Amino acid sequence: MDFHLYDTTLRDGTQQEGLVLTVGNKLEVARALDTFGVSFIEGGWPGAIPKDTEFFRRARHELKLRKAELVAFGATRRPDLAVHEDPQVAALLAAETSVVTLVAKADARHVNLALRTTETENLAMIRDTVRHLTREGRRVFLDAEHFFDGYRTSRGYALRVVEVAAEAGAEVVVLCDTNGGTLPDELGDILTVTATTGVRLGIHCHDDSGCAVANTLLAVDAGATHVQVTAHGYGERCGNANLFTVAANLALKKRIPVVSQDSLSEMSAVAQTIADITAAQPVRAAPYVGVAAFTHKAGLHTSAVRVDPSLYQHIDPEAVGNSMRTLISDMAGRAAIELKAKELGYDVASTSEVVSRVALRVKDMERLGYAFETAPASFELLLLDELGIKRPFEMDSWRMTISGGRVDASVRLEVEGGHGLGAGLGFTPIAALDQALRGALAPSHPDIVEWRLVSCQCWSLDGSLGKPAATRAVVTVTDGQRRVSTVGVDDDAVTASWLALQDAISLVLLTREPIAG
Ligand SMILES: CC(=O)SCCNC(=O)CCNC(=O)[C@H](O)C(C)(C)COP(=O)(O)OP(=O)(O)OC[C@H]1O[C@@H](n2cnc3c(N)ncnc32)[C@H](O)[C@@H]1OP(=O)(O)O
Ligand SMILES: CC(=O)C(=O)O
Repeated sequence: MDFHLYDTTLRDGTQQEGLVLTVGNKLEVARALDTFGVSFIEGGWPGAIPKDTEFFRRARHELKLRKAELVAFGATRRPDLAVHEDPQVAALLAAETSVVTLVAKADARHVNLALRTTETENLAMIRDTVRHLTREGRRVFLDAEHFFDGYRTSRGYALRVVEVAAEAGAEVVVLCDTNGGTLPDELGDILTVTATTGVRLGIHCHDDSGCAVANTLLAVDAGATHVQVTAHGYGERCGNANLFTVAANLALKKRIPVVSQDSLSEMSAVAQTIADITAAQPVRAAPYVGVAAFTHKAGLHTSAVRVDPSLYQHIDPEAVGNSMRTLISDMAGRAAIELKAKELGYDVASTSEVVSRVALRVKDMERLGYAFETAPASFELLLLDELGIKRPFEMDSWRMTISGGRVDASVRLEVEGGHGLGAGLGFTPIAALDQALRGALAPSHPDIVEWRLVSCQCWSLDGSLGKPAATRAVVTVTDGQRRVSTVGVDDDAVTASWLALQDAISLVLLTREPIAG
């Protein structure tokens, strides 16, 4: 029996607060999901949401899926309405998908309070709708909404819903933990009993108790062969079981090949593509695909990872298209300095004195308020300083005046073979100083006038009694090719930003050409 990796990003995922997709966005997400290799893509609820009706209309012409089947989602017929008269059931057929997923109540309390009908009529709604759609040639999956809550309060009725759906022709009955409150031990027990019905079971978990992925995996252990998930775990309230976590756990840990090895090795890129389309900030610490998933900060960890990455990593990051990173901070020891230097292209393994000095300087500077992990280029500059690489300029003097909301700045530098003078005018001190500095360097580096100050962010640090708080500034600069971020600290916010800016420009100048030696 083929295992179903069923994605509902475009339906349940879009129930997440703040996730608003255009039809074009939905088509793009569908393409990315298909490239990744999911078995089914639930596209939305045609007939209920005009955008989704439009999505299925456009999908017919614009979506050429390689592997996945597109699925239309909707509810069973309304109570006391003949199935062929229900316009929403008609809209499901009009979507022209080969598969339809129906949502139906599996909890008697919901039948009474939310549907306001009888338990018998609810079973008839399920039976009629499944039969109607299968007679029209559709494969039908049935989402048994609130199955676990229903099982707790009225086990016989919840199981009856499963049986009636299967008898009517539903290919899979998907047990839904709609409120997301079920814990793994209970879910496992309930699934084991439900599996005795002999019906093909699926699982659909929400993350309200933080167990959506664990519950999904447990359901698979108990016999479910269809898992419903969403990219990045998007979904209403706390979200759904995360597609990427579930797919990697099934493929790498449980050896169920839900996607190919090649697809898995593209997974981090697919996750980024989908995050770019939805414009929802990806979670840095997301398992497998997060930027931080294989990032090491503590010195002891980095030292072990240098010997063998598997000592502090549960898998090889390349298996999911991710990579290992090292962070520099006051928690770094010599191993971290060496590893980070290597990441940046410097082999300092044979210069242990340099490594020790850098490690000590980092710890000391972090005590003063520097934060190297937010500004990797400051670390690189520190490394170059300790390797004896001369900076491209030294600051002789600088001046700044503010009048009428405008800032005038001038700088005088020592550069190789003489002095550099520059003046700048801006609405902020850092903008004026940036212009003045680049003006002073322009005679020896003509393209510097094209560089851009991307951002300057300041944080107020703890003040001690009677002393105002110092400022940490992180400045990002680009020369059009790459962006570098550096950090500066001073009692005065302008000086902190200005020190960071000088470092950023120095580093770009120093590293544009390979550094001799
Ligand atoms: C657990 C899930 O995530 S299921 C998916 C939920 N997704 C959505 O609700 C998004 C799309 N929904 C919609 O656009 C609208 O709610 C519609 C078009 C479906 C219905 O809109 P309206 O007719 O205005 O009804 P309204 O939203 O106020 O209430 C839902 C109705 O559906 C009924 N209903 C709820 N579940 C079911 C079901 N499984 N089968 C049939 N009817 C149902 C409710 O009893 C209620 O009926 P009522 O109008 O007689 O009170
Ligand atoms: C069907 C569905 O989305 C749920 O029960 O959570």
